[in-house]
Parts: sequence; C-alpha cells; structure tokens
Amino acid sequence: MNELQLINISKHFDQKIVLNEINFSVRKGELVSLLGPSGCGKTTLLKIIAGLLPPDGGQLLFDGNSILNIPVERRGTVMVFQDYLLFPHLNVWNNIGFGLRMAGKGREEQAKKINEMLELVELHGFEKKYPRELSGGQKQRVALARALAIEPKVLLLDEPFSNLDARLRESMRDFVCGLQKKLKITTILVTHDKEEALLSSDRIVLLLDGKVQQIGTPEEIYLMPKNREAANFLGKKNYLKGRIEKGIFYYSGGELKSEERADGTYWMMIRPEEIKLKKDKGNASAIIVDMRFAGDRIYYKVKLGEEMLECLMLPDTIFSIGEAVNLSMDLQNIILFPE
Ligand SMILES: Nc1ncnc2c1ncn2[C@@H]1O[C@H](COP(=O)(O)OP(=O)(O)OP(=O)(O)O)[C@@H](O)[C@H]1O
Repeated sequence: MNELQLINISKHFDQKIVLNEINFSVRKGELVSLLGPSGCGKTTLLKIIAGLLPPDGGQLLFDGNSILNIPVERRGTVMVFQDYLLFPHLNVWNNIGFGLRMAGKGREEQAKKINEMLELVELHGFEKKYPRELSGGQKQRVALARALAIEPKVLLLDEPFSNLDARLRESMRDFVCGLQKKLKITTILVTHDKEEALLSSDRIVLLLDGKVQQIGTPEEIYLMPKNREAANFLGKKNYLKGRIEKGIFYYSGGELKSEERADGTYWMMIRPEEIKLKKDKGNASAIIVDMRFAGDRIYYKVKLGEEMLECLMLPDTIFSIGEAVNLSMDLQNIILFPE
C-alpha cells in the first residue's frame, strides 16, 4: 500500500525551476532512494516532505490525506542531516531525549525510550559523552537514535554516509539498512552515490535536473535504463551509432543481429563488463589501445573500426597495448535507444 504520495510537487528558487512536477510514492516499510547528481534538487524535495519548505504547487499525501498544512513537529516525518546537527552542549542522553522532552513525555517514559534507542544503535556506555568526544560514525548513530526516538512514520535521510570515510561508510550503510528492515520504517534516502542506492534500496527514484527520469528496483534502473541520461548517470557505457535494417544492426565496426526493432538509426549501448576480449586467431577485429590494471579487474580501451570502446575484464587473461584481439558482446544486455 502506498503510504506517502508525491503529486506534481514543484519548486523554484529565484528564476530557477529546481523541482519540476515530481510524482512518486513510497510504500509502507519501503526504503526508496532519491538518486541524482549534486544540485538536482534532492535535499529540497526532502525538506518539502519534512515540512521545512513549502512547495510552489502539488500535493503531498500520507495514507491518502494531505499533510501539506501539518507543521513539521506534527507531520510524523523526521529528517537526519548530512552533518548530523547534534546539539553540542547536550550529552548523548539529552541529545537522544530532545524530541521526547519537546513532546512533553514524562521522565520515566523518556528514560525507557532513550535506553531502548541506546541499545538499538549500540551506544550503551556513551550516555554522558558530548558530540565533540564522538567519532563520525558514533555521531551519526546518535542522530539516528534521536530521530527514531520520536517514532516517526517516515524517516528522511539526507546523504547520511557522505561525511564518513570509505570503510566506515560501508559498515554504517549496512547498520542503517539493517535497522530500517528490522523496524520496517518507511524511509527515503537521498544520495548521489549510485552504488549506495543500488545496494540499499527497495526502489530508486532517479532525479536529474529537477525531473524524475525513472523509478524502479535497482535491477531495473541499472539493467533497463529508460533513456541515455539515465544510462549515463548509472555508470560507464559504450555507445555505437548505427542503423537497423531488417533485424540487422550495421555500425562502423561491422554488423550484429539485433532484437526486433523498426528500421532506423539507433544508438546501441553496451556496458564495459558485457564485452569479452579473446586472443587473436588470425581474424582480429580490434586493437588494445590502453590498459589499466586495478587488481581484481582490468580496464581496457579497444579500437573497433572507427569506434573506441571501454571493456572491463577479470585479470585471468592479460592483453597488452597494441595487441590485436577478437571481441564478443553479450547481446542479451544490449540496449538500443532510437536517435
Ligand atoms: N534556499 C535556497 N535559495 C536559493 N536556491 C536554493 C536554495 N536551496 C537550494 N537552492 C538551489 O536549488 C538547487 C537544488 O539544491 P538541493 O540542495 O536541493 O540539491 P541536491 O540535489 O540536494 O544537491 P547536493 O547533493 O549538492 O546537496 C541548487 O541549485 C541550489 O543552489
């Protein structure tokens, strides 16, 4: 069931349209990522959902009822910011209990909830510490505990892992996603990191230039991008321009049997990992022009006819620059975009 529904949400600052008729919904207990490059409007959208900013137009429904006129503190949404925004003069205990005090909960109820939260984020023993005495990961867990203490209906996470170093980011991501599944809390995660979105989400909303480009599961978004903009944002791609005539795709490097498509000009997209390089057996069609060794994988640049392609291979066979190679493509995963 759809719990949160965004209908034609729009926002502009000065002359600039930042959000252009945004539509999507989030189901109960689902983790949806808002994925897009810096400046595409992700934080603005999260603030609108939280009630920190009014939209210019559109509707925001929770369980079918508008929540646009409900103030921040009664909306049932809570936002965890990138820089945690802990109160520096309050210790961990009082930071976590802040929302409970604001809501007028009694001392006993506060203490019970704070202890429950300390256990949840594994910070027992840190109650008396101040934010300046905590590591980045610990601060983030306090921010999360403070947000969850008030039992929000929707958790809004704004780039929650971007201030952490790479290793801590991975363990915090697992920790937060584990918690989200355990509590079954409806969550929107804002990120510009495609791997983070692919690894963490039930569904991804891809936002580019203030517009929703595509909504889907991680597999759908990665394997079936709707257009070139979506495909490009999701990772390195190769494009070959050519023509389809009667089921054959003709391009400068040769021809391929294509899927059933109308005749016309197309861009064929193929990912670096879907091209296989093979030792030359006297009929090589391509030449290695660059090679980058990255331990568990090797990146090659290969010249095929007039085209330059990027390939990603396991280091089981190593080719050198200038070597002639044969090339095969996994046609199952090729995507054709009409020009
Ligand atoms: N209060 C504001 N006044 C004017 N312009 C704003 C305001 N808030 C955001 N913007 C502009 O709106 C655009 C979207 O900003 P937003 O912070 O939502 O993007 P974002 O996708 O979250 O980016 P980032 O990942 O860098 O935070 C940017 O061009 C930004 O400069």
